[in-house]
Amino acid sequence: MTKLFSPTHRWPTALQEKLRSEVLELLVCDASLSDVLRALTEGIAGLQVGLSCAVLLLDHPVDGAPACLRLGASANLPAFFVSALDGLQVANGNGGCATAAFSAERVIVSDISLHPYWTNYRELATRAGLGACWSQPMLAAGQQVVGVLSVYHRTPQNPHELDLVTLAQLAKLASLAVVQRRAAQQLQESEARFRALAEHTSEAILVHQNTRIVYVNPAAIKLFGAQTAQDLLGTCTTDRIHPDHMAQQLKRLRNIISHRTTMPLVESRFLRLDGTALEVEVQGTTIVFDGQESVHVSIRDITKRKFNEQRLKVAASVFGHALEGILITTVEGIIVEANQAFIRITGYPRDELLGRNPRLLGSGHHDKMFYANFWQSLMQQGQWSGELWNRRKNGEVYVQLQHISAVFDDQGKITHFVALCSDITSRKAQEARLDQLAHFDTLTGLPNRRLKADRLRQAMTQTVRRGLRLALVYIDLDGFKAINDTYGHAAGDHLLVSLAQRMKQVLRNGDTLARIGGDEFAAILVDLEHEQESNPLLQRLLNAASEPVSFGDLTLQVSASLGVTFYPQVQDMTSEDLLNQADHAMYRAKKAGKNQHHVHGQTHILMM
Ligand SMILES: Nc1nc2c(ncn2[C@@H]2O[C@H](COP(=O)(O)OP(=O)(O)OP(=O)(O)O)[C@@H](O)[C@H]2O)c(=O)[nH]1
Repeated sequence: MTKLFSPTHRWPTALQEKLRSEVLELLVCDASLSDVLRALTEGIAGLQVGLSCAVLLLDHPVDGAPACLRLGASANLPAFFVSALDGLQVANGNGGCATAAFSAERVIVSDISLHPYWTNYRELATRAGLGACWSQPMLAAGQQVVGVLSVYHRTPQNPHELDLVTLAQLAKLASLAVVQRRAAQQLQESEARFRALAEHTSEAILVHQNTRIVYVNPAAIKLFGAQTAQDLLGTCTTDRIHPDHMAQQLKRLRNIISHRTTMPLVESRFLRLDGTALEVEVQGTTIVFDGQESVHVSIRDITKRKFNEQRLKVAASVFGHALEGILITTVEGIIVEANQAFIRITGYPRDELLGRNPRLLGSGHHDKMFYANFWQSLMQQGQWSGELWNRRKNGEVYVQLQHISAVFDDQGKITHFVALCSDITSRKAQEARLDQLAHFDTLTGLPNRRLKADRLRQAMTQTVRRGLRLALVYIDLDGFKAINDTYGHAAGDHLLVSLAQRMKQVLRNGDTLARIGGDEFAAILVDLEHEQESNPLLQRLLNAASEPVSFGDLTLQVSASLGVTFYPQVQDMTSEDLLNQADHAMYRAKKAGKNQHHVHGQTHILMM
């Protein structure tokens, strides 16, 4: 036993130096980890005759299984022994290597045949012809075990003190190789991940290094309107910044670089290659790219969003300031928005409109048929225009001119309706006033000459359709001028108004009395079975015209001469022809002594 612990030989220094420089050179040359470890184990095995070597790497299985050792490289060991080493579970006493990995301490087994750690592997060691095993843990920074370097001797023996130093140094070299290669691999993997992410993201990414662009992803190529990455690579990053935002962006870049920090997302304006402006959201952060400090810039195109925001602003301003009322409903007819003008027109505050149905404004003026047509037009043509009678909150009924348009979604389905409306109540009243002026006599309120002509034409058509007859009566007051001359114009006016009312009262519903000028009137007597049926009416007209009328203390009295003609006649007649005939007949009545009627075509004059 004693002789085992008195080693007499140590590994040659020259060989050790040669081995160290070989390994370092491999590391510098970026050789693979397995090549470096192979060179190391073979070099160690060559330090002394009968020496074998293995580097085992610590493995933490991802499935949570216990840590084990995996073969990194071996030299001068039989295959069956090597395969037994591979997968060795890290545990105290489970062979020298596993115990060194477990304890992070060197384990010297001078005699495998006697040592308790080798109980389970003794037979294996005997078959492999191994007598001693010295295991040195490979430690990374922070004393973390990354593997074990083991040397084996054919005969049992103790290490020389200096060999232990060498063993520790070589284990350090091995751990350096493992750590460095793993770091490089991790860097490669993370760079590959970054590239994959950058290549596939829809966000534009550029990498800025010393004022230049050194990387652009496909989204950035597209964003800047480039054909290929080459159009952008090597160009100045500032060429892509809009002059208005240059100061902002340069400040941010300086901050990122000098403070190695991330600048938060900010809205900015960049430039495409063709010089057009790009509204963007941009964020920058420091990264190491190709080994150099760089700035990673991610850019999102918000041109469309800004444009839409602008459009929304304009739309909101139009909505708010429009003189026309605007109402927006869902397709189900629920009010979702109403502008100030609509609120003003209806008198309903906004919160009393939202969520309600426009039915709330109904006046009852329109029938079911109206609304059926309204909805049919809206659903089939996507719009409806017309006049709508609604009721304000204060109960007042008003007319609004309304145009409703449907709003469609991308699938062509109606989602909303937008109604534009203007209160045309005063316009309607104005129209009515104009209509009154155009068609009615201002003094008596009777239809005027123009309206009489319309009514006569309508009555002529209806008379023919019904197979009946009508009488047109031309009425001219007798001696009216004298009233004016004697009692004044006001008395004449009063008489005209009074006689107009009386004559109207003696006619039937459906008959028309019109003032056709001065003291001249016309009556249209419709639906006569035969001409004689008009006689009582003519008499009533004569009576009405000749009744006295009081005007203050005065009593005014005139009479009337009536010219009558009938329709239809044998010849075709226009309304003007009829009026001429009636006028002519009236003239005959005047000539015959006034206060009587004369029928056109009759030769005798009836005295009343
Ligand atoms: N007060 C008043 N007089 C009117 C108005 N329009 C016309 N006149 C007058 O009515 C008179 C009608 O004239 P005439 O029909 O010739 O007079 P007349 O006395 O009825 O004559 P005969 O028909 O032959 O009986 C004229 O003096 C007009 O100035 C009106 O609106 N008011």
